[in-house]
Amino acid sequence: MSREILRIATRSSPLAIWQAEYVQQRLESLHEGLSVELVRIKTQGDKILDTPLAKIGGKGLFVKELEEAMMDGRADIAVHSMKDVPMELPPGFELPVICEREDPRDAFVSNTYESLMALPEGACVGTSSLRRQAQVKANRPDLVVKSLRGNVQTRLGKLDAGEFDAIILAAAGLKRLQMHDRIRYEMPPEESLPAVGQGAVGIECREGDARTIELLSPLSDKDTWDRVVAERAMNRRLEGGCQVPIAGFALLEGDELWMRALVAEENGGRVLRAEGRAPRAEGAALGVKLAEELLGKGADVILQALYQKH
Ligand SMILES: NCc1[nH]cc(CCC(=O)O)c1CC(=O)O
Repeated sequence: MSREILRIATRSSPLAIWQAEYVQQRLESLHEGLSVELVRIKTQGDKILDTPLAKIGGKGLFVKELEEAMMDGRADIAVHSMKDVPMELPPGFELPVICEREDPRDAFVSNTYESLMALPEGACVGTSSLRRQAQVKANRPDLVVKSLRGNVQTRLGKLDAGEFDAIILAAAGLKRLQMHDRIRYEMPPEESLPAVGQGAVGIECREGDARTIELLSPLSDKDTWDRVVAERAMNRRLEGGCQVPIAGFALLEGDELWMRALVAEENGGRVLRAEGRAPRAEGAALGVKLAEELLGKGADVILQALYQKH
């Protein structure tokens, strides 16, 4: 009997490979006789490292080339960090599964300083994300934020070379790559509200590919799904397509979702916040409601100004 084969399109960064191998191992242990192969793709987003992402087409860059591989049959699924998945998928694709979430928080990493608040006046913090930058500046207007791109190893290398006093990364990436020891502390959501979908891995496939969806379905985590649906509904309503200083973070308390959201000026001058609760089945409506509350507070003006600039 011939073995059934499923191919995973993945970016070639160590974190992307970790995520793809995680899905590969789970699928192979769940389905006897299934062989899962990795198809490594070097995306433009990984190749162009000297330009802020927002300027070269945003995070969609990481996803598009994996979709091309699925469309032309080189691969059957793509494994993504949910944080990098655009709010609208192109026609012909769906994202049926989100796996159990890793730590969603941002991590403060420094070889010298204990915390953001312990940094000396005028210290230099590295981050490529406008969301992190805005919250750093809101907490510490005196700090200098400098752009930092590249995969996790590259970013840590720049910190170690002395280019920054501290950097901020997703805790999930560091934990998955066995680099827990680099984390000085996990930043509480009050200090750095995480990005929509941060720490969660999603699996995309060709729309209506019933056999693939059947194979994937045991990997789905319902709690993570409900949280990320609420967060993404907020982002979609704000049309936070390209890289923008938007944060959205939902927690489950029993069967109730508690979600906090934020839109900020990139210099941290204004930080608009909204929060609310809803039954877990009504996460999408909660996300939209919080987005509209933020728009009512002036988020539309902040986002418009930003889109004109980038
Ligand atoms: N934007 C790149 C990216 N996409 C996902 C992660 C981390 C892992 C995750 O959020 O699941 C990272 C690195 C980072 O933000 O430090």
